[in-house]
Amino acid sequence: MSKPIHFPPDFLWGSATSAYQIEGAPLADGAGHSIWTRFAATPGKIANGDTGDIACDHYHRWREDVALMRSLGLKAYRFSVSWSRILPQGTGAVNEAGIAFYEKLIDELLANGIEPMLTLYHWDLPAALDDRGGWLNPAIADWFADYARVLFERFDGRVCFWTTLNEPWVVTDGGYLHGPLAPGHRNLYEAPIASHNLLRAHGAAVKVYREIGKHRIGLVVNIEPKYPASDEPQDIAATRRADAYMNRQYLDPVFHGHYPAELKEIFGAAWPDWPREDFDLIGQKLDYIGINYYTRSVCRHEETNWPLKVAAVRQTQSTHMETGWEVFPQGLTDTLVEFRRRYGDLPVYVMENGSTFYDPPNAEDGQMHDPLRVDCLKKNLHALHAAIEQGVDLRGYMVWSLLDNLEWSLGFAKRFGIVHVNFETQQRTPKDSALLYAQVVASNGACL
Ligand SMILES: OC[C@@H]1[C@@H](O)[C@H](O)[C@@H](O)c2[nH]c(CCc3ccccc3)c[n+]21
Repeated sequence: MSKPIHFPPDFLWGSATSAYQIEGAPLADGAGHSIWTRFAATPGKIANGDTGDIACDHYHRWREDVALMRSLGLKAYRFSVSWSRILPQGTGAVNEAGIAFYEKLIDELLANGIEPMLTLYHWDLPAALDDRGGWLNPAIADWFADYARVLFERFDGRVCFWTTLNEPWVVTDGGYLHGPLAPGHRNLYEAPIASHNLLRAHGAAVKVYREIGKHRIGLVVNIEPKYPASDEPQDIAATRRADAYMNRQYLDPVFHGHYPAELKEIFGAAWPDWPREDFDLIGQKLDYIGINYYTRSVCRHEETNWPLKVAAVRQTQSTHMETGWEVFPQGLTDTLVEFRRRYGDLPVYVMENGSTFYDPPNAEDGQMHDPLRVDCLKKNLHALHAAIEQGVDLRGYMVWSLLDNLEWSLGFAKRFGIVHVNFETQQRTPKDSALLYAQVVASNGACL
């Protein structure tokens, strides 16, 4: 019998979502278009022609969804604000109806004893700013800081946990280098510029927060630890390139004031000489780091793969993600321990962790059984605890996701929710994984 595990007494157990994936009604009440309302309206961009026009109808069901979180005993809820609900043109006049929606949500969360954790940007750039170059226009650092200031002024104090960006790597790799995500560019020269401007915008928003904010602000990055497929020098070098490109491209400039050297090797002539003062802006001190962990990658050299010259070696036990994300809980422990070794003892929150498996239809007993997700969740939570035992200052965990939702270009078919959503009726049904998670929260992990 393994000894019961305990998490720190005030460990923050919660769940995470994002605006475009759950809200629906993206253009309601004066909201402007985003790059995702445009992408979804472009044939072939999202599987099955799915869109965020309705999604989980959270824009109208937010009170019911907060009650659902309360029923699960959640201590926190990580959500994102749609920039174009607040500033329909991305800059300029504030849309008070947009403010009102998030104000109702925040107040309802607080009334139910749930900590609101607000992400300023989770991929849904206002279309009006994309028309002005979007993340390719250096002015976006000011546009983003001005947007952030509006929300800081309205909500700081009720919101005590702020995140500037969700996953700058995905925004860049998906939206500007390989193109499966909005705005769908595929350009070696644009990707470094977009990525750098994301980090500049992050720094500009943190700088504003230091002027007027009184609580905590951080950045959320996706980390996918890289392991060499062999001890061949070519595979070792490929693994270093992959780690530099996906993981250190964001953490090194924020915490060490420079990019990893491998990026110049990867991008060559497409890698600019960055102005030194940009790193003073990017390197604003943070109160915490948010890490999203799903899987690892086993890397080998592959000359033909553009532009990294790396291939991932497919592993055995995988989730049902389209590229078969391996279930590898040890990678979560390794990621957290390695962050502390490389960047120091900053408080850490796991801001996303979850899995998608085909959920069998409702069993005769009316319960939604998801044994694979239950198994995955248990293993990841044990891995989380192992990191705490190795000295990581881990403060909280947000399971991805509260609800089945729009998995971006993969549509609704990839279900990550611990709560099932019937997208015809909008009925929410907690899965076995939600019942397990409720027990974990109630026992602070002792039930594991
Ligand atoms: O794919 C599941 C979730 C998304 O639904 C979230 O919006 C997003 O924050 C998120 N990030 C990751 C890991 C990073 C990643 C995303 C897409 C493709 C490859 C890696 C997984 N997820």
